[in-house]
Amino acid sequence: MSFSSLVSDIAYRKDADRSDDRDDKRPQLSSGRSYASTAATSVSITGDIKSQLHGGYSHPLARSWQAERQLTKSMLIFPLFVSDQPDEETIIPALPNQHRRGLNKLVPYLRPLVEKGLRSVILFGVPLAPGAKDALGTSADDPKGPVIKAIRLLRRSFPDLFIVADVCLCEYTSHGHCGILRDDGSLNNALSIDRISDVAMAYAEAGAHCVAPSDMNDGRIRAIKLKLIEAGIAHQVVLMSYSAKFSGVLYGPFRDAAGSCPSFGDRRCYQLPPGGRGLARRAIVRDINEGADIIMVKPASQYLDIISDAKELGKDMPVAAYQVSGEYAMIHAAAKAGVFDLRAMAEEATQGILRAGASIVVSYFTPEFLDWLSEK
Ligand SMILES: NCc1[nH]cc(CCC(=O)O)c1CC(=O)O
Ligand SMILES: [Zn+2]
Ligand SMILES: [Zn+2]
Repeated sequence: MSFSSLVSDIAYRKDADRSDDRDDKRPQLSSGRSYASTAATSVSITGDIKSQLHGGYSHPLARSWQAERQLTKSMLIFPLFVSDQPDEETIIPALPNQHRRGLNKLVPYLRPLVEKGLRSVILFGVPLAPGAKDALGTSADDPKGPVIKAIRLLRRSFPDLFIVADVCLCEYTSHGHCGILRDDGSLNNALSIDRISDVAMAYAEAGAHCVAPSDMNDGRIRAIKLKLIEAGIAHQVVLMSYSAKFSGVLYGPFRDAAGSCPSFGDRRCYQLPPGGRGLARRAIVRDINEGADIIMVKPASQYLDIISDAKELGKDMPVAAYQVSGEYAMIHAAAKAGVFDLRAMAEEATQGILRAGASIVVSYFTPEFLDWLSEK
């Protein structure tokens, strides 16, 4: 490249860069030069056309076109912790801006969010009453328990809100594990899936649009689907499987919020090992074959390859990603420490999750996104 063509090339790029400041105009060409004359006189484009990429994303709208999927309000599912204390409204210290709420606080809190476009929530029950926990997680499907009452209340109060019920026993068992245990402390798979499918049925019959088992017991998707079919409601309930749910340290704030920390041991014998990509693929295929309607990957940002695998293996079904409590808390902590802007990071993380293949995002940032998406 000659010196003069180099200078001209740089001058042209400066012009293009300046267009960043203006949303709706083409690059300013009134400086005495036009693109045509620049190109004709000094920029060699022969054999080099495909190397010119900047033009394709010079405008903010063109930049947005580079993404296969843009976040919309309908992609978001907002997690809610529903306590059995009707008037409770307690901030969860490890989860900035998130509260544990009783039934009486739920509708007033959600009304403005629904007005802003909230489409879906996922419910987690938090039994705090003394004696509410036992070895079988009996209170999980208590008709007077917080989840079943919340499902009925929200269906009545917000007819267009899509209600997902997380299905697990760990919030309700005295030992804090996600199923029924043998004497040696390991999970009894057969008893666990029988119990968990009963709980899923109770939530579905109470009116949940979607049941989402997060326990990771083998065979729970089939067990739930069969009971839904038997009860004649399989055609009106979405079965979302936490198929690829990894063990690790990112659920800590959630366990504080839900009081579901195991009293002994950990969940590594049923949640997936963080390096287990092949195992995750097998779990995804297994759950698709057992009748899952939506595949979920959890956590999200540390497992983008798994989201991409899920989209490939389940290419004809929606893939959900759960940006979990630890991811959310980390973004808040880093923003507070001045590492980055909270909104910018929340948006970048979500773009990564969508780019990997998800079209549904479970996120504690949902209330903020409802505002941010309204501004655009
Ligand atoms: N099985 C319960 C459950 N459902 C969703 C989460 C985690 C959600 C989060 O961290 O935000 C957990 C916690 C766990 O498995 O320990
Ligand atoms: Zn659990
Ligand atoms: Zn174990």
